[in-house]
Amino acid sequence: MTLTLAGLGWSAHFLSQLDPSEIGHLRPARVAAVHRDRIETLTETGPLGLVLPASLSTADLAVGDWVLAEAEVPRVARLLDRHSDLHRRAPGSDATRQLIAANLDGLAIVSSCNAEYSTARLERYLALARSAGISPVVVLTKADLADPAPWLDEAVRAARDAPVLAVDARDPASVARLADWCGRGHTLGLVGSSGVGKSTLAATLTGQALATAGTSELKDKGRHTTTSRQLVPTLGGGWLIDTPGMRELQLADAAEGIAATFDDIEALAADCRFSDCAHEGEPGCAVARAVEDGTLDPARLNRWRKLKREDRFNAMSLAEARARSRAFGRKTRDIGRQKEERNRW
Ligand SMILES: Nc1nc2c(ncn2[C@@H]2O[C@H](COP(=O)(O)OP(=O)(O)OP(=O)(O)O)[C@@H](O)[C@H]2O)c(=O)[nH]1
Ligand SMILES: [Zn+2]
Repeated sequence: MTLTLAGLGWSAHFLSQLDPSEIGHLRPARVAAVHRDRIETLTETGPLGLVLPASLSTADLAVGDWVLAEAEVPRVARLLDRHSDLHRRAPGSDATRQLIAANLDGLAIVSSCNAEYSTARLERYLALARSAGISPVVVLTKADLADPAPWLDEAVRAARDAPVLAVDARDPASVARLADWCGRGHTLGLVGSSGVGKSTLAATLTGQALATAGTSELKDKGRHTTTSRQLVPTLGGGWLIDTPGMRELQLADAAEGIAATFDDIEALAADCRFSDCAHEGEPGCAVARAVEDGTLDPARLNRWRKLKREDRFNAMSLAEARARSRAFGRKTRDIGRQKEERNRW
């Protein structure tokens, strides 16, 4: 495989960050896998393993990132600014954001034409993509198993300006409609619930059976694994990012994306009499009026509220969460003392 910088996803955005003194001396490399103490990259001349300088930790980097590598020693000189970055709420009870992938151009939100489909989940992923500055495309798989029309209707309504495709993920001719999102130099990510067909879609797009690093390590147990590269070339000359954390994501700090995904409700809210209207029965509420006259589906309004609540909750920093729980502890202690005092009488 011959690689070019443009073919790897290099663009003016990255070139403009180079200092003239760095050209010729440092070489651009795209991160294909992040390990505990080193990274694997792809360069114009092929794969290149790099160690990190003391100023960078592997948590600062994600698959898809561009770095400048020193030519002499195989080491990262510096990380280039991203044009998009995908975060998720870290698993567990803390509320920290975790970088999942960098410099994605598109995010395929995968769902299937069956009971798995959920408009609420679709909206959550649309908000996530839009907050990250990544163009979403909705892919409804298993269109060969049922008439996709009802799912298409629902998804098109929720997608706003994002395209919606119904496909048979196993069929290259059907999946070819996704070609624009992973053509030369373009990088696509896949998200969706388990079993919707992400691996199938990835295999059709790349021409190779693809698994997340975790599962490929399991499958390859006993054999010597050479690589766990997560930036995978597509047949169309683009790239697919498939990392373990990528497949199912929780919102974190996605307020902008939620506003873009529910722009109809946001526009209504701007017409409410009170600028801080909570749309909970206040007089002059344009949102309530739209529900009453049938132009706004109350279920959509509820999904918007729920997503905003979830995002607010997830965006709460660990420190804030701790502070709140300390304050809550104080309050319950106070109530306990008051009760004790009352009981003394
Ligand atoms: N008929 C049909 N079957 C499909 C289609 N897409 C996926 N499948 C099947 O659905 C099953 C699940 O597909 P996977 O690709 O493993 O789903 P996944 O999203 O990767 O699931 P996880 O690995 O658990 O995240 C497999 O048996 C696929 O062959 C499709 O478009 N049509
Ligand atoms: Zn209102």
